[in-house]
Amino acid sequence: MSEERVTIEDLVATVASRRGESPDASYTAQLLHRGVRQCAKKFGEEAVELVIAAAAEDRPNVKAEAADVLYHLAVLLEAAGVTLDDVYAELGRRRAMSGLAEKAARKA
Ligand SMILES: N=c1c2ncn([C@@H]3O[C@H](COP(=O)(O)OP(=O)(O)OP(=O)(O)O)[C@@H](O)[C@H]3O)c2ncn1[C@@H]1O[C@H](COP(=O)(O)O)[C@@H](O)[C@H]1O
Repeated sequence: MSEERVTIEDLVATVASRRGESPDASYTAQLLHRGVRQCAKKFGEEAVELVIAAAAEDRPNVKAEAADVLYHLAVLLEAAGVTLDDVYAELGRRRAMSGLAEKAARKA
């Protein structure tokens, strides 16, 4: 059986659909119920696990941990009230500048 390809857009839509559901029925609803600080903590833990896998050059685990990071990023954005469009607009703004100009603008 071939598995479905899931994108960050799919994850964001699934996470949004879990808002308001019972924490007993959904892990995502449980995370959202815990609030933005706990979602941020969870994202940080998953990011550290990805860093450890990458530093160990453990490619299978880099894939698995990167998937966890994308899922927990989708949860964190939902908890923080930030949309993917907000993030894409920010990336678009940066594309208009060189990398160094963007870095200087962020420090100013
Ligand atoms: N992509 C994911 C996904 N990636 C990672 N995880 C969960 O994230 C958790 C991270 O692992 P940990 O061992 O650190 O977590 P844990 O100790 O079990 O949990 P905590 O108590 O620490 O929060 C695991 O429980 C994973 O199952 C995910 N859970 C859900 N999804 C997607 O979200 C959809 C909706 O899920 P539900 O909300 O549960 O219906 C699913 O169909 C999937 O597509």
